[in-house]
Amino acid sequence: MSDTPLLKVKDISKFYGSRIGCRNVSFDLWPGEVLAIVGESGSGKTTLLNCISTRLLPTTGSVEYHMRDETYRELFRMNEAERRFLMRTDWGFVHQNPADGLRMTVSAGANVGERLMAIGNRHYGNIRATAVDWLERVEIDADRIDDQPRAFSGGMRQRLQIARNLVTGPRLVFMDEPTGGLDVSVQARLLDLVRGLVNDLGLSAIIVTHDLAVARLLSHRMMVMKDGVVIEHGLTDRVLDDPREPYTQLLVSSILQV
Ligand SMILES: Nc1ncnc2c1ncn2[C@@H]1O[C@H](COP(=O)(O)OP(=O)(O)OP(=O)(O)O)[C@@H](O)[C@H]1O
Repeated sequence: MSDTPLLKVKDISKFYGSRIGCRNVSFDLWPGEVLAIVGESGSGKTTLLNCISTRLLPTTGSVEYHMRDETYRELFRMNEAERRFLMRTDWGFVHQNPADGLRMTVSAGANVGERLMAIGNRHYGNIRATAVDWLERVEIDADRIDDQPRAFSGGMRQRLQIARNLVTGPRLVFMDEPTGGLDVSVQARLLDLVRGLVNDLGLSAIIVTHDLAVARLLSHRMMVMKDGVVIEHGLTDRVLDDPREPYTQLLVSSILQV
């Protein structure tokens, strides 16, 4: 891993009126690192993810991003066009519900190909060949390329959403409960696939999950949230094998007893 953080998150807070979404969250994310944000429903995971990925404006705090030209930019000081460009070229966002991240009424090939066109690719033959390659990488048969995602199973849709996000070679991917709502066997296959791709591509990722098994399998580091605050933060194996906070101990033991 490099000695320059990809992302420097400082004191992010988000209030919805008087209600706390998340409060005073700070951390660095390193190139090639996968960070899991865990906690029960309502603990502030999605609020934090949406703030960091600039989908939501935090009440206070800053996020600095290490650009490809080696400079740091504060994300909330960028204009809308710059942020959109970053999202298209350097970032991916995998939604829990594939319908939020796909265009359901255009073909699988177009779902992958249009991201390439958005970054300036114009050669139809190359775009189609890259789309076929990516469908195969996410274990979708190439002969489904002209089918629309609404004809796909939940697991296939999620794999297509991942292909659409990764085809442009992002450096950072945000994932919000990427395996939520899928059958256990489908989840296991998807997790294997995500783990392989993240490793192969050397991606950095921030993954929100309420499932500690997902955090264990995918992440190097994890943050445990409760009532909008990060109450424990450390290497994933350390946090899960030797949780320091009583609340984390409770979370871990409740999983073990299942
Ligand atoms: N748009 C909103 N308006 C008002 N309060 C909100 C809004 N979005 C979230 N909240 C509140 O902020 C807190 C954190 O919610 P958030 O959705 O971030 O938690 P979460 O851990 O992602 O939960 P879940 O796993 O259920 O999605 C909760 O108290 C929630 O009610």
